[in-house]
Amino acid sequence: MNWGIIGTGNMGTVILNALIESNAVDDRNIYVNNRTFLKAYQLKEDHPGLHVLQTVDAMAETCDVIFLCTKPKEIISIAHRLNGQLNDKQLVISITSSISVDHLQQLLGCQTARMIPSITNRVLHGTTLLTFSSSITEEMKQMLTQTCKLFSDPVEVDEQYVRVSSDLVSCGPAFISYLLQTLIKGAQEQTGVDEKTATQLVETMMIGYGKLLEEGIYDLNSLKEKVMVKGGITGEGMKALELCVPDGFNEVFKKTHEKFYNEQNHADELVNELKTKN
Ligand SMILES: NC(=O)c1ccc[n+]([C@@H]2O[C@H](COP(=O)([O-])OP(=O)(O)OC[C@H]3O[C@@H](n4cnc5c(N)ncnc54)[C@H](OP(=O)(O)O)[C@@H]3O)[C@@H](O)[C@H]2O)c1
Repeated sequence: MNWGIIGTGNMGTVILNALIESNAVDDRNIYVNNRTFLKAYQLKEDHPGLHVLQTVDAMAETCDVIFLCTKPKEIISIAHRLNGQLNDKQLVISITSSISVDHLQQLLGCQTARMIPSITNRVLHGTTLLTFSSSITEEMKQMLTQTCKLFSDPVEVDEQYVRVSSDLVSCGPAFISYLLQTLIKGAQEQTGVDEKTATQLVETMMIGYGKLLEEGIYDLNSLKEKVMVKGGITGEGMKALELCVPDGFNEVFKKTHEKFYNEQNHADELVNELKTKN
């Protein structure tokens, strides 16, 4: 089976590395295409067996499964370009929340799915969020799910909860990084501790924190309770956090959903425009 990745930016490269490093796919069975050809070609330094194709048309001719790893607007124009070149044995996968399987289905005559990755898949951990269209065969669905299992924890997600799930799985690492950087900045401002030391302490704490969860020694709540001994110092810090963090996160989900609905409307308009042109 030949696997294709169109768009070798952040996420295209994460998926490429996840497929190869989990031994899900041999690099000789992977074909990549990118707007800036050289960027795709440079991936051969790490994966010499990889094939780089010049056009998306060549990708359609060669690949059984194609991940569309560009920004939403380009996903639609590429899907439109691929229309008519794919058959019902091939699978095209969108990796972005605002391009639904329904959008792809309206543009393409092949099987379609959505797989939202997370940067954590780079180390063969974290979740992938899956949604399948009615056009996908049971065999293809199983094949994609089993492949995702080799580098992540695949979860099938309802359309209704796609955005919030992406916020947690895909945006989550960025949100956590911001919170930790704010923790470091607060420590610096209040005590004068130097940034390098504080960063090192926080990063090491996070690695241990992940392991505690991974090994099932604590869950989020029991871990918090264990550290926050009654009448202790952590509890005092927690009172300050409780004053500002909950409102902040309510605002986060309002903002991500606002942007999501705008992008979805824009995708609807683009798809309808392309359909009426045909
Ligand atoms: N970042 C995340 O953590 C994350 C998580 C889940 C999902 N996503 C989704 O993943 C998608 C990609 O995000 P990203 O962060 O990987 O973006 P990115 O780093 O900007 O990568 C996009 C890539 O697509 C290429 N491209 C653009 N138009 C193309 C075309 N017509 N044909 C071939 N290649 C083309 C770009 O080529 P150039 O080299 O010429 O710019 C670039 O390498 C987005 O839709 C995003 O919503 C992102």
